[in-house]
Amino acid sequence: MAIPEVKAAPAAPVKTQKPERKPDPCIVVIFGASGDLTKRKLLPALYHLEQAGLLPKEISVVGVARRPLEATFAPDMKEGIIAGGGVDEKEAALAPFIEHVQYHAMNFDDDAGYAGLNELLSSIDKKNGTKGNRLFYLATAPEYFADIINALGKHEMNKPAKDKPGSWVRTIVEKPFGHDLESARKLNDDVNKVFDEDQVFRIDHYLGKETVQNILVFRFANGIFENVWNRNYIDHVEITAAESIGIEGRGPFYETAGALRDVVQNHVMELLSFVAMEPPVSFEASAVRAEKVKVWKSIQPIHPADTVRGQYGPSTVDGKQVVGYRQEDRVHPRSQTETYAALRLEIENWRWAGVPFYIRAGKRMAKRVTEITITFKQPPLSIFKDAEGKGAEGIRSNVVSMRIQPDEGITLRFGAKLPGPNMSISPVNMNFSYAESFGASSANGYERLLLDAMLGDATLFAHRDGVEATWALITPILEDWAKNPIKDLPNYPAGTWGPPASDAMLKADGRKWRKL
Ligand SMILES: NC(=O)C1=CN([C@@H]2O[C@H](COP(=O)(O)OP(=O)(O)OC[C@H]3O[C@@H](n4cnc5c(N)ncnc54)[C@H](OP(=O)(O)O)[C@@H]3O)[C@@H](O)[C@H]2O)C=CC1
Ligand SMILES: O=C1O[C@H](COP(=O)(O)O)[C@@H](O)[C@H](O)[C@H]1O
Repeated sequence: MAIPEVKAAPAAPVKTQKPERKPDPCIVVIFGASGDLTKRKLLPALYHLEQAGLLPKEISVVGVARRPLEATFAPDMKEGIIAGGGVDEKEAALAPFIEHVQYHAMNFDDDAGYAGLNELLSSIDKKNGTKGNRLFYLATAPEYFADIINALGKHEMNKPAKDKPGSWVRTIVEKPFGHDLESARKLNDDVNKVFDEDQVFRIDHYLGKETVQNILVFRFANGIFENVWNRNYIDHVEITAAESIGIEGRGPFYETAGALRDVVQNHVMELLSFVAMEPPVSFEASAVRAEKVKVWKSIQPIHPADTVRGQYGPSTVDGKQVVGYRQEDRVHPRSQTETYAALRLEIENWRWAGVPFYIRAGKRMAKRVTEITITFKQPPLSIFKDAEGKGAEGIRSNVVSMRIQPDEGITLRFGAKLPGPNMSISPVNMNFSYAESFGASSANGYERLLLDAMLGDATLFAHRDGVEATWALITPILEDWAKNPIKDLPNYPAGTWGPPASDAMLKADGRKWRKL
């Protein structure tokens, strides 16, 4: 039986927001400009920002990559914006944005290439009035991060030019930031030898998603939820980051990553910190980051028995044959890389002691859904024992589910009296839908974060302490898994909810994953 639903609607007319200030004139330099991320996410994001009137008139984008492209890589970019931005080709009025974009072909290890890039940037400053402000975006494979940073330092592109007082230089570094704790520390050291910490913006695009930021608004801008947001009222928390897609041709990358490195160490840990953190003293970068780090440092070392890994095998999904992970392009036929990871963890602080957090992330799962579920404790005593309808599973537990994507929104489930002469109870949902309340949004997370970086606001970016704290949690699991290969891979068919061991982990605690 479908659960009846009550809708939440905006209590006041919704006004379109404009940020309080526009970024300074600047040049955005994207290393890795011919890559997948630039095409599908970064250029569409910049295009949308310009369309929304959020960029300064004097903006330039310089794409840097190895392959020779036309001086203006317009066709590629147009295709990317249309595919990634969901715009109709006819409507895609790419001018004037496209005129702001140039391409500089070079190899990342080519010293002369950086000298040429520096000259190009100076000439753009003169022509376009970009005033020496630079945002370097490292959208390349992580093995190049340190080399590019060092080269920028060597060519003195890491600091504002002396003849441009008041100008700024910043760098955005893509994920994965390191491969384990040791490499993350080394990369942090390398980056901080060249750039001061306040110039560094370590990006996690989940923090740019409206629904992720809304977790903090839900908790800290409302008076009623925070009072029950603790061990006295909450039974357990689930975080699911399920993708229906596979590895999308990224075999060489994914073979060195796996689900734990690819999404758990970063996206899922960020979600967890927003759900669990104490109220920061303000919404300023240092205050928010400090509270996040406290959460990660309070997590007890995760025991191998509280971890599950999986790998998808071939299957038929929606009538289509889907290959298993080991049959994907450039994947080892006996690969041990996990495409699914589930963990059970506890946060040992006064708020959360004794509350289990169950997290799972995977590729080729039954559907694409990222959701946080807070299940509250049942009332200590039920005076309506005979009235709870049969099959109304979990009716006595209130549940708050935060849908990060898709169908973004928040649902509160509670029990209501069924109309009629008997005292019968049924679960109902009170639902807030972003799209219904505020209309569709084209934002993919990158828009907000690119804008923030141009504005110099680091609140939604990771700090070196945070990156190291999450790697400190994940690295022992990776080491344990590397030492103990498993024999029964693949252990879940594509298009399902992961390996049976994941259900068993919750069953051992008398719980089950919420049906999504
Ligand atoms: N793709 C995605 O959805 C996401 C990606 N990321 C991260 O973004 C980063 C980039 O990923 P993605 O775009 O997928 O990677 P791609 O492999 O698609 O792109 C890599 C880019 O780097 C360039 N490049 C590689 N080697 C050199 C070199 N020696 N000299 C100059 N240019 C070089 C390539 O240029 P050329 O081809 O011309 O050689 C290409 O432009 C990674 O860190 C990834 O983890 C993060 C989140 C999502
Ligand atoms: O960083 C990554 O994230 C994507 C998932 O991002 P989403 O915004 O589509 O949820 C994931 O597919 C990719 O493997 C990973 O590198």
